[in-house]
Amino acid sequence: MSGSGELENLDRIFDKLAVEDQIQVKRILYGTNVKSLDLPEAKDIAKTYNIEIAGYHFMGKSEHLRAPRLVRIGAFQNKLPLPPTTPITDQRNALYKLAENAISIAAQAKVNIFCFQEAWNMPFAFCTREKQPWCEYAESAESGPTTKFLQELARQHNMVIINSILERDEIHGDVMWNTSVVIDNHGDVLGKHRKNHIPRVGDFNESMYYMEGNTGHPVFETEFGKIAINICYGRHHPLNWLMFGINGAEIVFNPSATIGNLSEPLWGIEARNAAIANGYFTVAINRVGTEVYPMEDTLKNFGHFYGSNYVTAPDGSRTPGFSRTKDGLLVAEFDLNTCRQVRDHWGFQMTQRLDLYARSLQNAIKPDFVPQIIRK
Ligand SMILES: NC(=O)NCCC(=O)O
Repeated sequence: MSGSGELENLDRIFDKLAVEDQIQVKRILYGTNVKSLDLPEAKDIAKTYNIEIAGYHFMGKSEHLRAPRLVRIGAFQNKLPLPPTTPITDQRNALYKLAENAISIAAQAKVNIFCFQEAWNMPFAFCTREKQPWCEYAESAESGPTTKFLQELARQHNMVIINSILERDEIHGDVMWNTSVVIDNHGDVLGKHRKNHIPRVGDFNESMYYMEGNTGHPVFETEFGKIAINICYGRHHPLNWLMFGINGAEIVFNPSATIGNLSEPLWGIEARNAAIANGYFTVAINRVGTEVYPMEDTLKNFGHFYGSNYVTAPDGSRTPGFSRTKDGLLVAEFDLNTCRQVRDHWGFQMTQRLDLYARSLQNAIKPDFVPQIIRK
């Protein structure tokens, strides 16, 4: 347990087992081709910044005709450094300092693609359903302060950075979106994706802050591989994952903000299943900590954001989950050639019958649709 009374790490419970049991349990749960990756220099810096770090390597198979396409990703999870009600400029500056530290650790770890959690540059205040001051955090995806700040770091470290923010489109009526901006390793904005599915569950009723995304399922071709972003609640929608795969994604990031009482039993399943079903790598990233908001003369605690970042390969093997309570950078290295190798092995894409489902779905959306139930 941590000082907050929260379990520090779910997967480390297995370390309490006898060694021979641990080996069996980890083989069954994680698969056999994930090894830890030594990151000595990055570990030293991480320690000075009080940020946890863990590294993993997915072992790939060599091919006759294609050279390996190794890539290293960094998945950063963090708490708010200051209470949610801190004036915006101070909160943002503290978050920028934390981000700068995390990215410098990632650079030491030779990370090529770095991804933050959802709405990383602000308190997760959507659950308050108050507009002020939270909407003031919204900013332009292309030219807002957070994108500008990260463009410089991306250039400096030759790193692709995925920047998930509350976007304000000032040109089109100040409309807000929940957006991931992809900044390439030269510091240019390659594009953006707007969250497709808005949660309407419990306190996560975010529909009054931003609109359903209108960017489809873009895949961004970077120098380090073809990537896509499925933002938080979109992970509950298998067709959302499917479309990123159809558009050619090799890695799909899932920047999230979700709490234990709501979703923790689902967490280890959805991104993992998506990797298996769609033949790509998935990277699940979640916020950390407990954010307490003053509301109507009381304090509202929305629950514990449980971190637990993890990475899954197309064959279903995965890293252990990261800390439930601490700021941390999960680094994973893998060969993108694995995607095709697993597709060839299992044939899920070859057998998926998109034509059949396209016809069935065309019928299912008709107002006079009758479910295909055979009765006696
Ligand atoms: N931010 C967000 O979409 N949260 C919804 C909760 C969940 O999907 O677990």
